[in-house]
Amino acid sequence: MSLYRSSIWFLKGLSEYTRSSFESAAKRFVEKDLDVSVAGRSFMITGASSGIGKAVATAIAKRGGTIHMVCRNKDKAEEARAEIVKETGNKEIYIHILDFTETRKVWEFAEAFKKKFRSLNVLINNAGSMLTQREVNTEGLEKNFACNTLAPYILTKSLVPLLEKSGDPRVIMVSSGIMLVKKLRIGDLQSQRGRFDGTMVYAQHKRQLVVMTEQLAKAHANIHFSVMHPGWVDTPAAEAMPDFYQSMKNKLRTPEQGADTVVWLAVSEASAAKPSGRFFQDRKMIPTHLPLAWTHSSLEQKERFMTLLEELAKASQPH
Ligand SMILES: NC(=O)c1ccc[n+]([C@@H]2O[C@H](COP(=O)([O-])OP(=O)(O)OC[C@H]3O[C@@H](n4cnc5c(N)ncnc54)[C@H](O)[C@@H]3O)[C@@H](O)[C@H]2O)c1
Repeated sequence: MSLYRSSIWFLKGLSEYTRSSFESAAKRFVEKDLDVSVAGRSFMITGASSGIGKAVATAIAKRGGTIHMVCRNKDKAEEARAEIVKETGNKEIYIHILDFTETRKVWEFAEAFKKKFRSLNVLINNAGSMLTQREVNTEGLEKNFACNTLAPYILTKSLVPLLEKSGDPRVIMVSSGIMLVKKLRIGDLQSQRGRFDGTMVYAQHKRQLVVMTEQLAKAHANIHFSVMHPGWVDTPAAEAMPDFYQSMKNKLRTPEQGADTVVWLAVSEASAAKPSGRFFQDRKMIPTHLPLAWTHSSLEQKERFMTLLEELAKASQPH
């Protein structure tokens, strides 16, 4: 079954995730959707110093938004900020330094942010990690899980009250099409069993983001949630997979093309009119399962997953 899923998924990727597929999808985009000013609105973007996150920050800064870049590396963040300011002329760009594998610090950051800033209109959980060796953090959590799944959960849950009191609040999760090869698996959230395969662990986390988004949308009806796949994009994350990068590098999307649907979800009126909790690719809602792939989970499993996340989040919450 997993060979079937992987083969179908790769063929799907060749026809839907490349630069040429973006260019053909873009023919149906409504240009004026992004012809908006977001002056006065604030956007938190994680992993904003490179790749898709930086392209998102630039596109939103161009439209006048206040940007909170949440980044791990101070030097890279400052360099990226300077480039964004130079390109857009927007100086309302703030840097926050945070490593998402440090679970307790994610709480501390979010709680401090809530006290300092009076509003946050849009949260974009973009940062993602694919460590190829299993490592654990001080809470005993596998580090990819801490960064890819638990950090977006904690950040979102902690910032819900701030989002709810801000106008037209939205949360966007950057997942990946590779999640289509995985069924939600809740019995081994820390990837302790069997051989550790970083790519498949990452794919599982991206599935978890899709389920989390769907469930958070139900729990918080005042906030508009979306989750998306950016396509195959030429970024440091893609370069970190040398075989994939070598064979695909001429077909990859630019970071701006990868960022397009995130920006559309973050700023357009058209996206806010779509139902909350859905999965998007190239500005379109798409199914979260491959045909005949047996990746569906029961509602009970999904709710159990959310309970487990809540327990893990609580266990690392500072008192
Ligand atoms: N590039 C692709 O083809 C592709 C495809 C599907 C999904 N994605 C997703 O897009 C998102 C952005 O990735 P990208 O392709 O722009 O690559 P990237 O490497 O440029 O961006 C990833 C960002 O996450 C940050 N990050 C990673 N670990 C972190 C940690 N522990 N703490 C804080 N920040 C951390 C990095 O510093 C970086 O800024 C990721 O979630 C990735 O999974 C990318």
